[in-house]
Amino acid sequence: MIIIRITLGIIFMSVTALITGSLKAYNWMRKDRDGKGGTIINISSIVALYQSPLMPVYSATKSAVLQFSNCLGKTEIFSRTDVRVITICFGVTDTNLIRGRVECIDKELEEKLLVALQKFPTQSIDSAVQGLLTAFESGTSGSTWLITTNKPAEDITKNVDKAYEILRQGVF
Ligand SMILES: NC(=O)c1ccc[n+]([C@@H]2O[C@H](COP(=O)([O-])OP(=O)(O)OC[C@H]3O[C@@H](n4cnc5c(N)ncnc54)[C@H](O)[C@@H]3O)[C@@H](O)[C@H]2O)c1
Ligand SMILES: CCCCC/C=C\C=C\[C@H](O)C/C=C\C/C=C\CCCC(=O)O
Repeated sequence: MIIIRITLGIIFMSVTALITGSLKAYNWMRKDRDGKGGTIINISSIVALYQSPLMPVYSATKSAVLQFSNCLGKTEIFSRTDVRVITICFGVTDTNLIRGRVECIDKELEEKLLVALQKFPTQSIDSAVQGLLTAFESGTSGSTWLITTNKPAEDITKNVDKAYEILRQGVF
C-alpha cells in the first residue's frame, strides 16, 4: 500500500537516519573517546510541541527528534563527552517542503492541512537561519529553541522541562 511506503519513508528519513547519523557524529566527536567535542543541531518542528490530528506520522517523528536530542544532550552525558546537542523547533518556513505534495492519512485531512499551511504565518529562510545561528552561539547542551514567524530564536528549554515534570507525575 502506498500510504505504508510513504509512512516508512518519512520515519526512515526523519527518525532512523537522524538518530543513526547523530550517534555516528557523537562517537566521532566525544572527547572521552579521543574526539575534540562539538555540536549536533537536530531539526524538530512546532508540531512536536502541540497535538494536531493533521499529520500524526510527521508529528510523531518530530517528537522523536525532540526527545532523542534532549536526552542525548543531558548535562550528565555532556560533562563527559563535550558534545553539545541542541534541538530546533522551526515553525512554517518558506522552503520546498511546504510547497511539495503532502501525504496525509486521508483526503479530508490533506485538504485541511493545505488550508492550515496557507493560514499559518510563514517565516523566511533568512530569519530561520538567523535563529539557528543564535541557538548555535548561545544554546546549552539539551536545550530546545523555538524559531517561528520571523521572530528571534527563543530558548524554550524551561517550558519543555516543565512539561516533562508534569508528564512524569506518577510514573515511579
Ligand atoms: N519548512 C518548514 O516549514 C519546516 C518546519 C519545521 C521543520 N522543518 C524541517 O526542516 C528540515 C529541512 O526541511 P526544509 O524545510 O529545508 O525542506 P527542503 O525540502 O527544502 O529540504 C529537505 C532536504 O532534504 C533532502 N532529502 C530529502 N529526502 C532525502 C533522503 N532520503 N536522503 C537525503 N536527503 C534527502 C532534500 O533533497 C532537500 O535538500 C526537515 O527536517 C523539516 O522537517 C521544516
Ligand atoms: C515529510 C512530509 C511532511 C510534510 C509536512 C509539511 C510541512 C510541515 C512543516 C513543519 O514541520 C510544520 C509546521 C507547521 C504545521 C502546519 C500546520 C499544522 C496545522 C495543525 C493544526 O491546525 O491542527
